[in-house]
Amino acid sequence: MVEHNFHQQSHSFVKLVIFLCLLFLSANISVEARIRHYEWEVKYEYKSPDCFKKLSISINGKTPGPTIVAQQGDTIVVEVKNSLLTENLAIHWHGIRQIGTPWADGTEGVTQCPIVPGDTFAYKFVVDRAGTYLYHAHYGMQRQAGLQGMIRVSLPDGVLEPFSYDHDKSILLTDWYHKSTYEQATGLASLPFSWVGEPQSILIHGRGRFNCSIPSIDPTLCNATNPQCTPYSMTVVSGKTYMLRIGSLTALSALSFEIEGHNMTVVEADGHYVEPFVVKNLFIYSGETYSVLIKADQDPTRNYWASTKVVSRNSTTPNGLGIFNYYPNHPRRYPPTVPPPGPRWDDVTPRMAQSVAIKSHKDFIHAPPLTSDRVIVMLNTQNRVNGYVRWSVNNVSFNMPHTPYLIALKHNLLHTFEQTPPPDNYDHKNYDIFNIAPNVNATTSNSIYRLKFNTTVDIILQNANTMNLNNSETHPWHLHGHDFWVMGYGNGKFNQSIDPKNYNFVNPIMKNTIPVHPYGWTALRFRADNPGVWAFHCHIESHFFMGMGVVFEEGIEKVGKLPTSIMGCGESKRFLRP
Ligand SMILES: O=C1O[C@H]([C@@H](O)CO)C(O)=C1O
Repeated sequence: MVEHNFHQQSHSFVKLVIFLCLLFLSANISVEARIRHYEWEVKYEYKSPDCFKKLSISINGKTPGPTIVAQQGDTIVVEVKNSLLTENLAIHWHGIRQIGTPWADGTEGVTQCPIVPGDTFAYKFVVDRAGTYLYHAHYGMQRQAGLQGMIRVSLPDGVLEPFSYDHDKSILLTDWYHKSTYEQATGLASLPFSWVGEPQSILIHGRGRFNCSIPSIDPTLCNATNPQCTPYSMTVVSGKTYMLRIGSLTALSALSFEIEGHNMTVVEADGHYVEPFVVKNLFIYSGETYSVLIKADQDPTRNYWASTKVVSRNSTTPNGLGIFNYYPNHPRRYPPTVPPPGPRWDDVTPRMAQSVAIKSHKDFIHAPPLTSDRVIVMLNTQNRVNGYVRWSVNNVSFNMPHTPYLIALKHNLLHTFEQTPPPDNYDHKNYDIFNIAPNVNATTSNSIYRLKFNTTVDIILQNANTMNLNNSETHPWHLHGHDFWVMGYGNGKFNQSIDPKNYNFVNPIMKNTIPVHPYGWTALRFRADNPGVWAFHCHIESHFFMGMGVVFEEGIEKVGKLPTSIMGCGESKRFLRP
């Protein structure tokens, strides 16, 4: 009897425990897997971010657009209404790997048809890792008209970062042209070639300052007192430490960013924790994000300059200036000092040194595979194709197909793009990367690299001289759908039998965007383990427009049923017919 009672009691105790576990689990799920719903209207508006009035693309009236703030594991739903009236649209979620949702990557021509004017398209994806990410238009050269913003993903409740700070802030750095993207794109695709030139301004979180008093400037278009172009100001309290998330979505410019008189400790890069190191100037390339810690430890009776300067190009663009404001000084009070001049534009050494210094935080090392299954060397060159100026990889300049690859591959419409694969190497023995190529002509193709699923792939980005004497540019390459390990950097020509011996197998950082420095090489390794079709391209918007990109396919047979909302262009129209 006693025993029976005991059994009954233990039975109800187990039931209670199960019930409590379920309750706890469901409560946890509802906290962790939240759905964040956004409704965005994208339209053209006149804006004066640097005091000069220009047609800009805004999201809900803003450029940069609203910052998406989420927690790891959340599902983001963004319903994008295209109110551009006469222009297509697509938005890419930069740094989000889109595991299981390759159709939500937002890359026009690769993962979806464009969103036509008047239509609403719903992007739905999971932000599976904490960190700082970006979003921007991925159609033609639309990004630089202002359609860009940031994504901030926090850690799950109770999980702490490996560093501490008092406040979390974010800024987006962009460059700004007064010419429309259409004029620019037309010039790039014309004979004779018309280059976009240097941007008129650098914007710190959408604010810059063009000199309206230049005599050739129409005073009705440029108004130095317009409140839209009051400088960006970040207010701090003396003694506090700030985590500043910095993203760059410049169209062209490589930047150096600094806060006068303050050191910055780099702690995160592209969503991965960095073994902390201190810089005075942070070099940041288009498509990269960094988080830095800044302690407000200087004389609090004044303000300081936040300054950003173009490097790697002999640019005419004035430095972008903002104010690092010590409370309670007025946030717009100019600092009493001359803004810092920034580093020399043509000194590659400190830029290479920063690239090499970025290593994985010691407690978050994710070791790379020790060997790779395939090595693709990608020679980056500026070329001519039928007289037009283009950029190429291994002498092939990329063209977008009319039917997006994801749809074409999933539905076996292989006739919609060229089937001869692009080359895995270049004429390594004979090509002189330090001189203008004797024959600069290239070909165009829309063929792609097909990667064996679950294999390890090495990419060597090899820089070279452009078509101008003694000139090699910095190219930030961005990979969609993955993070890669940064295995190494070098100057000159990559040597396949020597350089891999010096790869970093100990603590390589993982990133999604990486520079290849002038006349140098950069080696990356990634696992082809995310079923889908993914772009890999130079993040300089005009360079991608001029063909500087490739596309990878992996595991297409594992991709689930494609939503019909991505279809409607090219041969994908057939799937919409009843
Ligand atoms: O693609 C480019 O073209 C110009 C220049 O090389 C030709 O005028 C430039 O600086 C680029 O990056």
